[in-house]
Amino acid sequence: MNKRTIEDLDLTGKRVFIRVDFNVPLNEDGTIRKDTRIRGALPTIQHAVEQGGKVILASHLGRPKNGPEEKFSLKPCAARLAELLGKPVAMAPDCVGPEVEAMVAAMNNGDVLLLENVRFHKGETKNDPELSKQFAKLADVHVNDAFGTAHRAHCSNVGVTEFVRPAVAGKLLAAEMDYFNKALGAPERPVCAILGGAKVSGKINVIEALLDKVDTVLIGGGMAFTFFKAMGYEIGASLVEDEMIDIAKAAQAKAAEKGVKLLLPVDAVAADAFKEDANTQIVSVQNIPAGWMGLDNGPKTTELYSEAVKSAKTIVWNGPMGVFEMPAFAKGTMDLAKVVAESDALSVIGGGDTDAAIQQAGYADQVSYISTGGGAFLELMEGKTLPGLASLDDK
Ligand SMILES: Nc1ncnc2c1ncn2[C@@H]1O[C@H](COP(=O)(O)OP(=O)(O)O)[C@@H](O)[C@H]1O
Ligand SMILES: O=C(OP(=O)(O)O)[C@H](O)COP(=O)(O)O
Repeated sequence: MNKRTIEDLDLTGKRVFIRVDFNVPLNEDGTIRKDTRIRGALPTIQHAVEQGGKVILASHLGRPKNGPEEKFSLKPCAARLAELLGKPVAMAPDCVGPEVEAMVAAMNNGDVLLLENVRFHKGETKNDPELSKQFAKLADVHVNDAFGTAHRAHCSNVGVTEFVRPAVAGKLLAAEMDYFNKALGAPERPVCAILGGAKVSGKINVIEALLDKVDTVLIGGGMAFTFFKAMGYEIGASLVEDEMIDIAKAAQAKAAEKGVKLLLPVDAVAADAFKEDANTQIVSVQNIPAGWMGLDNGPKTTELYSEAVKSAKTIVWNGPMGVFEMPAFAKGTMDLAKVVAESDALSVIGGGDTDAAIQQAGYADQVSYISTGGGAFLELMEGKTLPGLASLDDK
């Protein structure tokens, strides 16, 4: 990687502002479902502590839209980080402002402070320079270790670097980039991309560009229904983003033109409510009953997708095939995870929820690599430069 890293700096006595990605999957009761992203940031945090830095951590959690909300608080992450580090982690009531500045001013070398969710301020995702300046007041050094968020240009990872130098990569960001460049810079073909999950607008855009890089795309999860709506199917109450219908049509047209296989589910597990004990039936995707929603791939789809996976030499997977958190809708994801794990291909899994799904399936040790980034990894596959990397000091 051609960027400076945290190891290039002397951190003693410095306020080391580290942007981490603690956007971890949560259980319904607000407890942490998977702490992989917290564990991933430990080497950077431990290094900064051992070097005698004053360690200030910033992250988002989820997508809060209306200011502070307890369900998006980072407090559970502070508690888990303290357990993993074996030392106290102070929790700030906000991420900027006089009270936070006073907390930072009172820190000793080696102390760790976690700021509250940066997305509690609307300016964060707009990359508002005023908010970036407030972050800069807390920092002598900026470290970006949030690989999972490196495809965003927001205040806490990118905007703040306009006002703080040095700005360097953390160990996780560096390791993720090194892996990507080594393993996927020129992937062995055929390449099969599996895309699912619920972030339709964020990821459907990626498909068109991916069609230049991969041989097969398997679509599952909530994303599939925007395609089905574009094709004029009855999708009932399934997840859909109407603004993305034209993008779905364009992706299908380009796939046909380029001869890339873009496969969609043929059957689905439909439910009459978004809950574990809903009534369910397996239906053809052309016939989701009115008021029902597709929440998992059906068995015929799994069979079709398994064949595609078996013929690939490289597999990249982001986004579960269904609502795997509920056992009634987990089978499509779990069965496909088994096929990916048993394949001899290079298999790269990315994203917070997809990681949780692979762990739930019990195959985490049988895939080649699990990345903390989903969308970030896909954008690298597309050949894009990540803003969270571009903003850092060159070597
Ligand atoms: N058919 C579906 N309808 C609604 N939500 C879905 C569906 N399939 C999958 N999901 C949800 O998608 C979420 C994960 O999506 P996403 O955030 O895009 O993945 P990742 O975090 O791995 O990048 C999961 O919480 C899962 O329940
Ligand atoms: O979970 C994340 O991305 P991912 O779902 O692509 O893995 C990152 O924390 C970015 O979150 P965002 O998509 O709300 O900007």
